[in-house]
Amino acid sequence: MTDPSYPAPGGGAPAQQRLWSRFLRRPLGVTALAVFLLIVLAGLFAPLLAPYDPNLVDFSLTQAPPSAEHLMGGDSAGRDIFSRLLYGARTTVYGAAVACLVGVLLGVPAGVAAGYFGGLTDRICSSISDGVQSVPGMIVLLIVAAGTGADFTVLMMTVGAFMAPGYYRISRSRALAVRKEPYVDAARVAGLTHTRVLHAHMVRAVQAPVVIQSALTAGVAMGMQTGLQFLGIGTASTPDWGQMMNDGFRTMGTHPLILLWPSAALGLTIAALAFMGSTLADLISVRTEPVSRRRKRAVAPDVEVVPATGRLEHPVEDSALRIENLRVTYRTPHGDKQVVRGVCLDVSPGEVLGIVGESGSGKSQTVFSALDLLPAEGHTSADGIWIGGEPVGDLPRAKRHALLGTRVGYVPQEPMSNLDPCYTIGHQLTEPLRSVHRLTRTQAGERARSILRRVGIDDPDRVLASYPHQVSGGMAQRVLIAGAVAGKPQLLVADEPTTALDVTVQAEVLELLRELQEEYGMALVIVTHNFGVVADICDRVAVMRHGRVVETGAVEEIFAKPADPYTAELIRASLDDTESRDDLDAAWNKAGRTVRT
Ligand SMILES: Nc1ncnc2c1ncn2[C@@H]1O[C@H](COP(=O)(O)OP(=O)(O)OP(=O)(O)O)[C@@H](O)[C@H]1O
Repeated sequence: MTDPSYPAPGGGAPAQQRLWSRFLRRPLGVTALAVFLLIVLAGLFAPLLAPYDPNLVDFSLTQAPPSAEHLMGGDSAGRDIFSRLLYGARTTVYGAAVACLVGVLLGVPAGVAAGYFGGLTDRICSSISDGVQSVPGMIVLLIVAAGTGADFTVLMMTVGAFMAPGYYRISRSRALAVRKEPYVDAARVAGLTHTRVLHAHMVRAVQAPVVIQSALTAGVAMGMQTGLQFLGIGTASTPDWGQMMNDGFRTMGTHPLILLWPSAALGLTIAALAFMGSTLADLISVRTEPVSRRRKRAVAPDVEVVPATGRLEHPVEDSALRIENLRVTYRTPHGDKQVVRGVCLDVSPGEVLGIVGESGSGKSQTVFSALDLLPAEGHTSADGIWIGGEPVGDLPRAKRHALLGTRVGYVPQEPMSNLDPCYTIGHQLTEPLRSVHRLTRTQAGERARSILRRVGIDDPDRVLASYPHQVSGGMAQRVLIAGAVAGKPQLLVADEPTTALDVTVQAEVLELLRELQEEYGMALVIVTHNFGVVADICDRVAVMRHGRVVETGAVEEIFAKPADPYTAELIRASLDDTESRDDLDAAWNKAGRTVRT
């Protein structure tokens, strides 16, 4: 599910436009933005705007009050304060920009990698980030100043390095949230490499939080650089607000205006940045997750050995998918929980296998294991998993994903959350065709158009140019089916493909899946809780409950003579559309089993 506090990760073009127009309706945000832009422009155009050379000394101007010629008067050395203030804005904005840039370059890639890959990467990056935070920044800055002859750019780069943990935390938190989005899983099943997924989904997701963080970081960096300049660390020939404040501080008893001007300029700039940042944060409600200082190492749970259940019908070499004695275990606060308990099943090319069972029976966990989509806390073990006759269980991840991308298509349960709101449907359909199947842009566009027509979309160009929110749920599911079969996979896995759809659309989608399966000669595995769906399109069925296969067989045989009372009850409940748990439990117990909860 998308983080409810953060509607569209990163925002697509329309989301960004909406955000921009909402920002423009916030008077405080608009005023802050206008003030900040004025200060930036004043700094940029200081050579044009400043009436005097900022370093020109005119002794008659020493500590002079404001006048028509010298709007803010003169400082203790007889220089024009207004001109120095304009040049000082330049230095301040430049320094803040350097610090933000370094912070972004160090913090964002590390945060995104830590959130996306997790595990060791996360532990290493988080330890470095924690380490940087514990270093006393001011002492390091003084050492750097002494070592570099107070080089301003190097000093601001050092400030940026100390700001990097802020960027790290926020990027990691967004990447963690987006990593759980179904469309990221879908992209991985489509065979996109980590680099592509990171580029396509993660970078966009962190854009808005990074902008907000930059507004806040720039303010802090300005405060730090002014502090350094106030202490006399910096270049005397370049006017800056810190030097000006130092000058004013020494004479504030007699000439308070000399201190007031640079202090007001700094205060105004930092306030403008803070209000801009808080208005943006308000609009998109960014919340960061604290990075735990001591993350617990994920320990693989003990896998309980259970007898295998289910029946294998085909030799390995004739199967499109074969799963032998699969166990999936989660480590929970209440102990290890085995949610798939020794499942065996297979499907051959051209065959449709239904995996049916009530909610929580382990159907999705079974197919997720085959697709390598289990969350990090899920631990899989099996005697073997084969795709197209090739063992995949022990393959390195990259190879396994490459295989999945070319041989397997996946149709998920929730069409809308499996499409990235940031990109047009055209982009999402053509991206795997180009990067995995090596089609050119034109070929990928042509293929996307023809496959959309094939799945019953009459105006493919309009749909290709649309964002997910601009199409209906049924249309989105057709798009996902099109994407899943566009690469002509040998195996199509559909996880409750009709559950989220209107009843009128459900039959059409099932019909479409059956047609495509026959046309391409694919094996189809369809996960469902509904025996009606099984009756409609499956050849064979595996009935599951409590993580085990209760019964496997040809659909007609199971409908005609279910061997297990639980199957009989599930068929009755499904076809009557009344899934009563009591009846199902009674049927389960009748077979001499105990009810597991
Ligand atoms: N991350 C997790 N941590 C612990 N248990 C989990 C996790 N994900 C799933 N489970 C448990 O695994 C069991 C099987 O879930 P699964 O999603 O496979 O069910 P399902 O048969 O597909 O049903 P549904 O159609 O409701 O998804 C459930 O009891 C579920 O609570």
